[in-house]
Amino acid sequence: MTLVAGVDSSTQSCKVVIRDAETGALVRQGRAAHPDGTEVDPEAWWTALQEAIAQAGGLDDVAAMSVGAQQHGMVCLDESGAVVRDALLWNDTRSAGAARDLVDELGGPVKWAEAVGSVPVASFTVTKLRWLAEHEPDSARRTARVCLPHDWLTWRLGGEFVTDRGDASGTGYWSPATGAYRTDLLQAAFGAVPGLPRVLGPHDAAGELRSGQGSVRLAPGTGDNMAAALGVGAEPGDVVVSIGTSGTAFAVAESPSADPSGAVAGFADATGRFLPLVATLNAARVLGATAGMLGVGLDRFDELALEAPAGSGGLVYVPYLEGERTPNLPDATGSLHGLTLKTSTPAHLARAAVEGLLCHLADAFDALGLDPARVLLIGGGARSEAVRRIAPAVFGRPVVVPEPGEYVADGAARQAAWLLRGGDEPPVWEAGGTEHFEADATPEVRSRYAEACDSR
Ligand SMILES: Nc1ncnc2c1ncn2[C@@H]1O[C@H](COP(=O)(O)OP(=O)(O)O)[C@@H](O)[C@H]1O
Ligand SMILES: O=C(CO)[C@@H](O)[C@H](O)COP(=O)(O)O
Repeated sequence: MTLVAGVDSSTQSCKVVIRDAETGALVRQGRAAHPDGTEVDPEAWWTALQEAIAQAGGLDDVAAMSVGAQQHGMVCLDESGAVVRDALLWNDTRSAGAARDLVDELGGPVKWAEAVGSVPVASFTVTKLRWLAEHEPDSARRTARVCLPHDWLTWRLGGEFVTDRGDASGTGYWSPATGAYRTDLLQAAFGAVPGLPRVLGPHDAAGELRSGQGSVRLAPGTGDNMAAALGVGAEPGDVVVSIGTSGTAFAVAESPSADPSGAVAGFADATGRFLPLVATLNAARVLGATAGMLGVGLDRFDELALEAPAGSGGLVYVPYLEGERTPNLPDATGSLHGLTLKTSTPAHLARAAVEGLLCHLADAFDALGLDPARVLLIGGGARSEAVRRIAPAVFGRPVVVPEPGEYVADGAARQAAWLLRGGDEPPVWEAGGTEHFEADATPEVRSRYAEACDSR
């Protein structure tokens, strides 16, 4: 049996899956936690990766490997390849002012959407580089190369400084439409053009693992959402809603997009196509935070949420606990509306948190402007029974929940299998089971949520 390894180095943890390259069957897996915070020493990703690989039984019998990772994070390297400062992650909002300045300087959001398919907000790497140039000029001067989390891990593993279309499309200085870097935008934002990773095609080789762990070929890797699309087998006509640390709603598209409103990021995918995507800063952690407030575990939280009536008796929870990216409100905070004696119960609060999160994600879904054949719900938050059962009511349409799994790591593994097999399309792996959820639509929940957002 030929084995492939897929990695998901995401915000909160690192996961590794080892799969049969031919059938996709799961052979073994491992995981390790990442430190908290929105700036992280990349060495922590490396340590967690080694731990997750060891837990997955090592790579001695693995033929190829690929790294999927959180998008956008700014990793600056000096001339010797040492990290200049902690990486600023996608959910670090300190560069919100820099984003506004960059949009103005280029002549407005339309210009950015035309140039790189997206209007930069604080998540995008280009805004973090502007922040660095303005606030830490010494670090900026020492920056000889810049890359993203998956690029850095691939480089540490194999020594080649490379990236892929998917992750490059989240920098703000690479155009999915032309497939080329816009170094003019980088120069204007940062005042210099550091070395950038070479952009590989979807199944190009990215070298070989250089440690003494056998001969393992490296695939290009990609951003976590692009890997999830590959892992879950998303096709044109599907919308995937992922409830991880971030919330995302995305679709596979045949042509590039350019939304001047900034809601939809016009990313590239990991197959040579495109991945219009709406991202939120607040997602699964809203559930964990609310369970924490209530002093209960996630299972009890689900039970509580399902005890309260649809609409939570009028209690509305706006879940901007970490500021927000879509809508672009980096300094926003969460809020509760409609609190009465009757709604002051743990069950009402739990349900309001689930409904608030789902309304927020339904807004993201709507922004894509699609009427998909299937809505697939994935990510850690989709393991919540309350989320699965309430989602079709809030979305006003059935949802499909693939069996719980590590779809980002799976997508990376599939890319590694593609590298081995070659060809124009990724290998076909048998899809796992799915559960279908339906419920009566609750449009009044959406409208009360919209009113609460407007009155903030
Ligand atoms: N049963 C559950 N109910 C609610 N949230 C859950 C459940 N299981 C996992 N989570 C949450 O999902 C998140 C992790 O999801 P994941 O998709 O792995 O995120 P990421 O890839 O960003 O690390 C964590 O915040 C975790 O608390
Ligand atoms: O910024 C985005 C997408 O544009 C996020 O989706 C990050 O890629 C982080 O992903 P998770 O850790 O939530 O999976």
